[in-house]
Amino acid sequence: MEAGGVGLALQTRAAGFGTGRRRGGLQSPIGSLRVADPAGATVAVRARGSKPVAPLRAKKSSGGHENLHNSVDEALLLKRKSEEVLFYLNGRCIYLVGMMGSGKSTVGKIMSEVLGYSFFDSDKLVEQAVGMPSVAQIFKVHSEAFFRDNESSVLRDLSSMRRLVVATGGGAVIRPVNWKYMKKGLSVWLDVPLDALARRIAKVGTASRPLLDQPSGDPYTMAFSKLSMLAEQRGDAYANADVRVSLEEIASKQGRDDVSKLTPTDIAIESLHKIESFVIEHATDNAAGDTQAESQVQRIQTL
Ligand SMILES: Nc1ncnc2c1ncn2[C@@H]1O[C@H](COP(=O)(O)OP(=O)(O)O)[C@@H](O)[C@H]1O
Ligand SMILES: O=C(O)C1=C[C@@H](OP(=O)(O)O)[C@@H](O)[C@H](O)C1
Ligand SMILES: [Mg+2]
Repeated sequence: MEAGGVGLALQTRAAGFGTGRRRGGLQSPIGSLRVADPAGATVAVRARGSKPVAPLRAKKSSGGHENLHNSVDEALLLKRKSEEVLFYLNGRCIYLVGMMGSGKSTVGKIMSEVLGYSFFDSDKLVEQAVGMPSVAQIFKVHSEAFFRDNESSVLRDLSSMRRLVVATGGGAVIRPVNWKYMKKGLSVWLDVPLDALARRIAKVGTASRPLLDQPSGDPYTMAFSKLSMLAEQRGDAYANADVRVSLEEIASKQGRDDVSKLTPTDIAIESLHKIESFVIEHATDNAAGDTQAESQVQRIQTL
């Protein structure tokens, strides 16, 4: 059973630039989205502003990856690709899915900034809706099922909106009803090898991810074994996404044998490429857009 609606005046961190249009706030069925001042724009290009590309800043995030872009070329590529994709998207929302640590929140912010979309992290919205400071606390005080009900409510409420990039929680894919909501937009699966996921998680710790939190043991080994179990349990759920972005594929295109050097911007660019190809390929189906999404959801429900 789903919990009630989010029902709060949601506040989200600003999608970083092209902000004039959005400063006044975006009215939505789930409240007024108040866009705060951009704090430390993470991408040094403008979505469609008139200014030239600003000098790149190597921004050290709390998560530890130091460079969002490798080069000016990369930043320009991101900007160009986003302008093309905006045209095809026509306001449709983007939902990022993938395992914990796959970069949904990090890549999602970059994509929202460059597209001039608003960014939402469904974990943060659940925290706000429940009135608790962390997902870990929600799991502890209530339960995983309670969290999942609220996660579904948040996704339901977001699904009636446009021009959003939503970073979902890693487990959102397991409930068929969530696909009903996500299929209103475009879903993108960030497919990251388990080894890379475990390395990232070991680096930042597991305190904020209750399903991975272990009282003792080597952080990499513990994370790897839990993630492997979850990946197996979740089976093909991620493959329901419209688009798959494989880090191994990106690395191989770049002639690298390891995904660890790929920046969030590399991944955002590839995501935009894949979204563009998907939308172009399905353009003729768009007239029957909702019907097509509904039949996909029915297929997911019967799996
Ligand atoms: N391309 C990347 N390379 C290295 N570390 C990354 C990359 N993308 C994200 N990270 C780091 O991995 C961790 C998990 O990223 P996050 O965006 O929170 O993932 P998710 O939302 O999918 O759980 C964070 O510490 C983040 O800084
Ligand atoms: O995979 C999961 O079941 C979960 C992923 C988390 O989000 P991230 O994927 O952003 O870490 C969060 O929703 C919760 O801890 C459960
Ligand atoms: Mg996240």
